[in-house]
Amino acid sequence: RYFGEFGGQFVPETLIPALDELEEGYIAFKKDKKAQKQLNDMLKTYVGRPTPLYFAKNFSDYVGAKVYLKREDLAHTGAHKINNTLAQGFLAKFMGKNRIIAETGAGQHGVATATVCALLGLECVIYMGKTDVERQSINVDKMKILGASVISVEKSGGTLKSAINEALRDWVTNVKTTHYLLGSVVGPHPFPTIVGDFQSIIGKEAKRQIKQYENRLCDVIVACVGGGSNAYGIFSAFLKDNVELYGIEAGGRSVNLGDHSATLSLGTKGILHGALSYLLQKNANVASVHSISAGLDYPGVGPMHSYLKDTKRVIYDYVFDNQALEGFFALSKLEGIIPALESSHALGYVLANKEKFKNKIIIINLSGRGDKDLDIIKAVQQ
Ligand SMILES: CC/C=C(/N=C/c1c(COP(=O)(O)O)cnc(C)c1O)C(=O)O
Repeated sequence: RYFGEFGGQFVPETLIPALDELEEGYIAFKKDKKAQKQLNDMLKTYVGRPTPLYFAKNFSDYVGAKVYLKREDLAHTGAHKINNTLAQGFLAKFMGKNRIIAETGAGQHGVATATVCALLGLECVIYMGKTDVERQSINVDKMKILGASVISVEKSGGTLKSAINEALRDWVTNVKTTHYLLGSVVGPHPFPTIVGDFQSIIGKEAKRQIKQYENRLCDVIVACVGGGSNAYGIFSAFLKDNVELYGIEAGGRSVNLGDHSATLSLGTKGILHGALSYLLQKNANVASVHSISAGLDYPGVGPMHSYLKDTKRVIYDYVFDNQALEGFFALSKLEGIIPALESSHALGYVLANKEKFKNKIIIINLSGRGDKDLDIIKAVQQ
């Protein structure tokens, strides 16, 4: 329930029974051998796991380090989000829920949720900020093709925070029939624990793979941090090892409040969406934020990351929009892999710190592919 002082359930009383039901359902689901076998079989045959750990030779030569990419971009729907949505889809069915709601920013979580709802025959409603509906339109089209209804949210900035606000509002009203398929390690307990657990498959695979290829662990792991699910997923297998972990947030346009989403580097402790964590706020109001990437454009962060920051187990930093774009184009032109703008923040960080990482063995979590971002790229190229 807590990660040090962080986490908890700071929600209206009416949600507590639903959170208790979810925690009980999750514990039973984890113990159910048949359900776990079905999930593991589908992670293999439907999602395409294990995803490759790819030695990026050209990118490595350019950086001066030995860089492996954990290829979550090759998972079905093109990002790590499917790891969580498939498991939560099975969990929802296990709990007898037949209506799924979700929030989305980059649209990857929305597509991954709609995908699983199509597969499992569940009704699907996705809340998405108006700004994000416009800048990730390819994913809105996909969600509709997959049978989901997409509700555009105009209030309070029209990005991920607004989408989560509306999804939580829906859940309070429809909690009897509806499972809220939360897309990152944020929200009230047990969501961070559940999503973190479902994403931990990334780290388990990466650890086995790096030992297979190098006969040792890597020196460094770098992952981008929006809510923090892909980062926690890969970090989780290495927390007790002598491996440096870097979580990279969105520095946006500048370090001025409102220009970025670097919650862990520049925020303070606060409560958002039911959890105590670091938060970008101004006079106790949630601050507006910015990132070139919709998936990092969020003023909160998962509570376990706040704990990992305060205990100094993970180093959190940020790169600006232009540095993320450098990572985007470097991987595209050197390796023929077009990364998501979110993942590009991790790539940009390594490019911006060549001396720090010289001759190190590094795993970068390539959380998704960049098809969804082509309109944004075209706009910045003009
Ligand atoms: C749950 C809201 C976040 C979304 N995406 C976040 C995202 C992120 C950041 O989310 P986290 O891993 O949870 O920090 C990283 N990489 C890709 C490819 C992403 O799409 C979404 O709506 O698709």
